[in-house]
Amino acid sequence: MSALAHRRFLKMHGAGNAILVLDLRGTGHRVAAGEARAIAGDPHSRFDQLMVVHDPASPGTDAFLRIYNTDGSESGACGNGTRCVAYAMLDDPAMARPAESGRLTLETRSGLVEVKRVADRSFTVDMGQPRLAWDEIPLRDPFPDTRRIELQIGPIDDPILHSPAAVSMGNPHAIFFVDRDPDGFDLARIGPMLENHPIFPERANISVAQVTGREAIKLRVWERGAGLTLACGTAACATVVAASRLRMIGRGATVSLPGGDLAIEWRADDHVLMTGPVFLEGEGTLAPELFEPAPP
Ligand SMILES: N[C@@H](CCC[C@H](N)C(=O)O)C(=O)O
Repeated sequence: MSALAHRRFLKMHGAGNAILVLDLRGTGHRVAAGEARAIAGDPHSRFDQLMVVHDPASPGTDAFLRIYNTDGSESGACGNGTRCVAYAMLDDPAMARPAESGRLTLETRSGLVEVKRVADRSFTVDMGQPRLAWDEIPLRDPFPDTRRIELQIGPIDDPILHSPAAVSMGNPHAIFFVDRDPDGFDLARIGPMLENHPIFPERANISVAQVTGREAIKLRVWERGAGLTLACGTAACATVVAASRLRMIGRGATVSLPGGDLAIEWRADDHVLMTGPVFLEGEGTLAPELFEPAPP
């Protein structure tokens, strides 16, 4: 039986983004893509992202995180999930460690993120620096300016969406700015086509954004490997960076997603800060039958 059977998880959400937190410190076990898919497929442990907490890999860090989408793929970043992990590591009695400072340094395969508690159930994450060069996002073609890349969907002379900005926040994002309500776009239909467009060699998270004020953006996101979600923290960060580069806003905005609001600031030192809530819905244990070999 897998080392995961009967393992305890926390069921949380960050602004509606469904997150499972699984503590595998001290086990040496690494979740396989098929295991992640099985966990996501069980209604009892359904998630948008599975955040697996591992022993630290670098000195000075508190944990190494592996981040799984529902299709079993891994991401280098997840803003909402990172806040949930911080809550779990600071407050959950079974996971908690004595960190009076309310601060954590977490490592993912994309780098380090610093998390700071700002209220009982609210955290600010320093998501690091955006990557803006075409080969860092990555894009297939060498676009010298990633504020608007050549990509459109729909009829050639009357596209539904066109010319997105491209940004990496440790994971790839394309943001289509529109001048009407993002709810009016059929993202469930368009999203998969754009996510898998050959211009994105590692696929991409797809956002439709409307700037509604000098410091306000309405956003909907089709997530790579997870589909439509109620919120995506890295998409909110990428959108503020893109809108700022296009002079649509200043350096910060409240980003309103279907599941709630996130406050984003692109600091003068190039770091992007994301502040938002966490919610603990409950806990569970992974069902052993998810990991048993299928009968012959
Ligand atoms: N929901 C997340 C982003 C999750 C990862 C994404 N689907 C990817 O594969 O890049 C967030 O809050 O940032």
